[in-house]
Amino acid sequence: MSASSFRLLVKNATQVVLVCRNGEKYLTRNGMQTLAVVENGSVVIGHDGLIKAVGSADTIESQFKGAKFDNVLDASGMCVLPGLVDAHTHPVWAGDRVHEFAMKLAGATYMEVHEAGGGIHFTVTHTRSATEQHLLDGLKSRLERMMRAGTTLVECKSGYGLELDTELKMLRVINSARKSLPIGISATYCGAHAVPKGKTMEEATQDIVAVHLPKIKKLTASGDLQVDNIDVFCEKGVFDLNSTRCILQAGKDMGLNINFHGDELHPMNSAHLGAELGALAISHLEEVTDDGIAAMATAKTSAVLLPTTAYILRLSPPRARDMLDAGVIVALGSDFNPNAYCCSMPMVMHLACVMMKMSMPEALAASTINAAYALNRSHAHGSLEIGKQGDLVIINAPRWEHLVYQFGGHQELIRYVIIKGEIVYENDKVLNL
Ligand SMILES: N=CN[C@@H](CCC(=O)O)C(=O)O
Ligand SMILES: [Zn+2]
Repeated sequence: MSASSFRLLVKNATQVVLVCRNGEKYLTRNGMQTLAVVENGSVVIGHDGLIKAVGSADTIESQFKGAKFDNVLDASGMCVLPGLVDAHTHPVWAGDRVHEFAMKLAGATYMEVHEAGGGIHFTVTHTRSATEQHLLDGLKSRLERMMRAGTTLVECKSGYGLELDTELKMLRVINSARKSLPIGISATYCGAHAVPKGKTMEEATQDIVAVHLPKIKKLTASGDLQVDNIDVFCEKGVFDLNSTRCILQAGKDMGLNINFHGDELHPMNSAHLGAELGALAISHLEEVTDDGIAAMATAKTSAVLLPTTAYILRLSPPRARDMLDAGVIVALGSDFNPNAYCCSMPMVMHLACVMMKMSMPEALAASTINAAYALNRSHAHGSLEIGKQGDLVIINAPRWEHLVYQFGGHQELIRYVIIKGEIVYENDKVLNL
């Protein structure tokens, strides 16, 4: 080792949370209850940004004696966790919807706001008229905010255009952010987020399948765009099961991962459909049936649960415990969007524990390895194992659970966020407990 040099050594952390240690692509049931943790540990990240060693501080010290490191962080008294993965966000938009929060507090439901021309339609109007630069500036500041809250890989949807030009504008903006920010991005085409005004659901479906998707296929083949997933809002009054099937199948046929909104406000049989189509993920699932849960467990279709939605809309939260007990791969996402303005996965984990009765290890597994699985990235993200990307969150606390426990407190707790072994956020304002 003596001749070698490395990008980063993080040493002597009170705890290093690996999450898992045997190359698992996801965790379920008991596997989520006891996470792999090294007490008094260190991590080494190479110049390629990948983890070269992780384990006991003593072993790493002797193994790397004489090695050179560009950077050494002494994490005594601190905990190291994998970078958090946010499996569901809508971060590209213009227009302010703070007034709708007041309407909802006064009793309006999500669909009442939507049908009155607010909600997604309001954001569509503003996003269509916004410049690409304005959208990019907004996206970058939101992603930076997520990064400061510990997120190192995030799913980003289009879906506030609903017509080709604006959907492509949003996807280009996501692509630019991917090139200019260190945070990892999984891009989702969500042109079926609502039925655009002036079109029927059938016409919108036809437009997506015959016009949008072929254009996206062409732009991805030429390297002008990178799109990873396809999404549809499968909901009463939005896209029904048949239209959803038609759009998702067309996306799958061009190589996109299926990752869609289902069974949120009404039971739609979305879970069955997702299982049948081999979907990687279905989000929301507040209204999923027992059969739907069983179908998802068998198909290894992950459930991306979004506690912020139930919280802000005062819905019954998704039945996380039933899904976990049935062996569903449960992941978490912030659902950041103008309805649920939350950039913080630590807050999401806290809500998941209190509102959905998840344990803290379950919430962390759901925000790391399982969220990475939902994005088809768990080979490279979601745990601290040799060969995976060196993405870390270092908190100023002697036990990792403080990241979940101190709700609304991540600003004072997170000391460093590291992506590919580079410090992307450093906070010297952390407080002692
Ligand atoms: N449910 C559909 N889409 C978003 C909300 C989007 C919006 O209201 O702008 C969600 O996941 O919560
Ligand atoms: Zn959503």
